[in-house]
Amino acid sequence: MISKRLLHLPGARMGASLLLALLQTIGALAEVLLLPVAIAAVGRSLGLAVPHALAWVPGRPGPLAALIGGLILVRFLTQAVARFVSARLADGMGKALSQALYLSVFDPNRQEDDLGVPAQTLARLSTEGVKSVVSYFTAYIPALVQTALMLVVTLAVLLPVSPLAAAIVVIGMVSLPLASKPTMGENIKVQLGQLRKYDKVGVHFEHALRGLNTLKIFGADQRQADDLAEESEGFRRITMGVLAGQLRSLIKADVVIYTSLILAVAATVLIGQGGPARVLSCLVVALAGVRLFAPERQLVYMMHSGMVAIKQGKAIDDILQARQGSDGKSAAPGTTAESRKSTGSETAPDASLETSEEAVRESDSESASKQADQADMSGDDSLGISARDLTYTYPDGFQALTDLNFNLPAKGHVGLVGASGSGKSTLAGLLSGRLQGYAGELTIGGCQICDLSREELVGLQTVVRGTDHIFTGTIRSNLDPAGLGYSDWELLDALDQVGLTGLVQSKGGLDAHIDPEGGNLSGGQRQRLSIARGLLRRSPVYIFDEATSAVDREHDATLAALMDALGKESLVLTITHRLAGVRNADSILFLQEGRLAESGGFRELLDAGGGFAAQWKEQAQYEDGE
Ligand SMILES: Nc1ncnc2c1ncn2[C@@H]1O[C@H](COP(=O)(O)OP(=O)(O)OP(=O)(O)O)[C@@H](O)[C@H]1O
Repeated sequence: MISKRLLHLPGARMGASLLLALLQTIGALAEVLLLPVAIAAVGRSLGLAVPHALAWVPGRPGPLAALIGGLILVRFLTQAVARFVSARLADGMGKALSQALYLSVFDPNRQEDDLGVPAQTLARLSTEGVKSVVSYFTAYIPALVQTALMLVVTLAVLLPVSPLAAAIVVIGMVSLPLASKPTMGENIKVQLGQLRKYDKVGVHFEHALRGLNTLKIFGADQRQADDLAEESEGFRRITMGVLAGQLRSLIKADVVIYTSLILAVAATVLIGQGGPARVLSCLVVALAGVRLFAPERQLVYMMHSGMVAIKQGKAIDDILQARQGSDGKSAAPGTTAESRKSTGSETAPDASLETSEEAVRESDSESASKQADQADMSGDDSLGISARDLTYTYPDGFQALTDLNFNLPAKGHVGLVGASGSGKSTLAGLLSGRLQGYAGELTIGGCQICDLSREELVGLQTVVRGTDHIFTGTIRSNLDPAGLGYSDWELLDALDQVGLTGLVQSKGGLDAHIDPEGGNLSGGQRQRLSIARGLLRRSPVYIFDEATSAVDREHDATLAALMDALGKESLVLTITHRLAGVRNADSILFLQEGRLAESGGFRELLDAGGGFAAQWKEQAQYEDGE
């Protein structure tokens, strides 16, 4: 009935809910008292004998008017204050919950790209879910508490009129939840099933829409439409089931309410005072009884939505808890150049590093073709990225990286290559913090990556992936999504570096419109825009993960040269299938089945005649000059 977990949600105010219940109860009491007052007044005006229990109602017009006015005023005031409290609570809680949910998604400390729940579910929770939880506090809990308080009100109002009637009404109130209990579980199950179906249809619809082109090409769109129509029909049916369940509960409640009232009136007729006074007593019992049952009837109606609110609230809490779990990283090193430098001086090369340096020094064309278990490309004392026995296993048990050892310098252009599935993106995912839970060591600036918060990693690195999102808006808003206010000169310079000057001119400037998903750009232009966006950040480390996969040959050469130049200021890690893109890189890591198979300069690896050379040979026929 009352979930402890929901009480801890952002913006939840149990005190305000209880205040609402109290105000509503006082208002209901005033409203109920108006009935005997009006009945006594009308009875007297008709010359009827008023029951003893209503003797307290003043007979003189002045005090009677004051009493009626006072009760109306109390009713009006409690209603007004309750509305104000409810609006404040709803507003504050709605904002706090939505904000917490959105923060949990866009939180810079979040380590995973994966939201953990489908986007559709998140959208539902942040809209209807929040509304439902808010009404749990503004309507459900107050109605629940008021229902309990109404037992006291019932006794206060009916006991003087007819103790037996009061007892019957109280028994009716207590037994009302029992009457709807047998079907309540089933109703709640149906309502939760409806929520699940709602999500399922939403997710299916979204996926079908995204894949519409493919579906059309393969002539599968009609089948999808039929499937969706069937699912929607299932959703409609279950929604009708929910409504039918609510109706059934209300009917059961009404049976209990009206049976109780009939019995209470009958008891008043049989046991109460005789004569016209008995008629007036019955009127009080019947009319007041209906009003006394009203909050509980309302509660029965809200019972299902209350249970759904609890479910939604727990789902929201799960998301928020997951976010808290990703917070609280240990204090990480500063991301400034100074702090990185000082960290570097503290980390003296250890035995394995020396071994790796030796291995590289001794590497000749033959050794490079052998398993390159360790690679040191740092070249100087300043530290870039290092891996020691780095192993990564995906949650499904697949070991994607095995015992990687390498040292990369603080500056330079490093190519990360290898066949499809060799582990390149997995390594990039570990470096960016997107993937967690590696074994061994993976350090940046001498600090374990797993000890750095997402915010710190974001401060150190710029990751550009070929599949990066292009926002609906303008060229400017895509280059500066955070609204940092780069000058036109800076934006144009970044665009020039990726060869997009012509595009900007032809579109009409930096404020030219960009369609959803970059629909009015070519695939290569979208990728070059993403790279320009990355260049503007000027971070110490850049990871380009297949960032130029859709770029044409002419621009590919320009971008390869750009990466080389960028390597003079930062550590640039280029992950690519196309080996020509790292032809001039300072060094190359060649992965094979999750292991570092070879490492060294481009020419060195070619001369070694190993896996890298074989892959190059395969690709060379498509590349100029080879
Ligand atoms: N989420 C995952 N769960 C389990 N295995 C995964 C997961 N993601 C990738 N893998 C597996 O890990 C291995 C390495 O994948 P990864 O994406 O790192 O390769 P890659 O070298 O980047 O490939 P490509 O060049 O095709 O992008 C592959 O065998 C892949 O099937």
